[in-house]
Amino acid sequence: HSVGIIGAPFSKGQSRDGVQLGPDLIRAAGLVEKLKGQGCTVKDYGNLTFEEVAKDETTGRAKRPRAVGQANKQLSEAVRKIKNEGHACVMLGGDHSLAIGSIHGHAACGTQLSVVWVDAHADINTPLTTPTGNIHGQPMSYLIHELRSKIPVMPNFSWLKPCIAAEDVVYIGLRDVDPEEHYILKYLGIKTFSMTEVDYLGIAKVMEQTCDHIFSKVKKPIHLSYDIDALDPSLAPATGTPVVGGLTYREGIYITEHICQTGLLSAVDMVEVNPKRGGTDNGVRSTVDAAVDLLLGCFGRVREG
Ligand SMILES: CN[C@](CCCC[B-](O)(O)O)(CCN1CCCCC1)C(=O)O
Ligand SMILES: [Mn+2]
Ligand SMILES: [Mn+2]
Ligand SMILES: [Mn+2]
Repeated sequence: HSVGIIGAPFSKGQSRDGVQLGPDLIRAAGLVEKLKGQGCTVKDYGNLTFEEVAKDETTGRAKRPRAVGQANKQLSEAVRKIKNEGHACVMLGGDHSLAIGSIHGHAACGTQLSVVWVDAHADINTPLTTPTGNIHGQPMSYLIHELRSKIPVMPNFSWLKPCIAAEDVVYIGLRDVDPEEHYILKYLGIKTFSMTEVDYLGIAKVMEQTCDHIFSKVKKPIHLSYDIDALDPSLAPATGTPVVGGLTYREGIYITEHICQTGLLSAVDMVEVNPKRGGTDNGVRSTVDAAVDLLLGCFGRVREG
């Protein structure tokens, strides 16, 4: 595996300070060395720097739109460059609004994508349905063709065009979905494996059916967008919106091992690690170590040795 890493120390898609510290915490836990140790070639493209945006008043009900739009434009360009240079792209967040730029930049290199979204949340509110205004709960609404008519004009978002089809999206880990999001998921017929399905089917069947779904037409590169809050808060408490009843460490890792063995993983986001949440140092350590292990699983680490 040839891996390009980009850090996006960004927090304006939500309201809690600390998530911008995620990229350097994950690096400090040895991500680059450990990827190299398992045979990957790694190029670290460093961290993006995001200019402060003055006077960023809410549009519709989306908060801090100018900052979010500008950051994601930068990220899209960076991800596109990393893909054009032939690497699998690892984007370290930062909050989940960054999936806007990451997926847009990944799609810019021409191919259709499959998106596997691992998260307690669907992140598919529109600027008009969002209950909080936080754009980390909205990224998918800007990216999916079928929702284009639901997105108002937003400052610093003119560069963004939807780039994925609803049928090419699979969700795993859902357990805190707003009513408006649920309506959108049903209306678009988007494939979802909530924690109920994870319990009912078991993670192996979930991954089998995930792959059946995304490969049902033509095999496309996979964009894996992994929100650390998909994991159970007992394992990953250092995150902005923890929700009980999440994935075990083993389930979380199984997802990455299975995606890796498809040979089609083309980009992965690892987002929402927030060291200012999670209470104890142990909680932060556990969260960061889980994030690293998930990324190692994406690029060839298997538990059998
Ligand atoms: C479920 N939707 C939320 C959370 C989004 C989490 C973003 B992610 O990137 O971490 O997944 C929360 C909305 N609820 C918060 C509690 C009160 C009811 C609304 C939102 O703000 O849209
Ligand atoms: Mn998310
Ligand atoms: Mn989430
Ligand atoms: Mn979160």
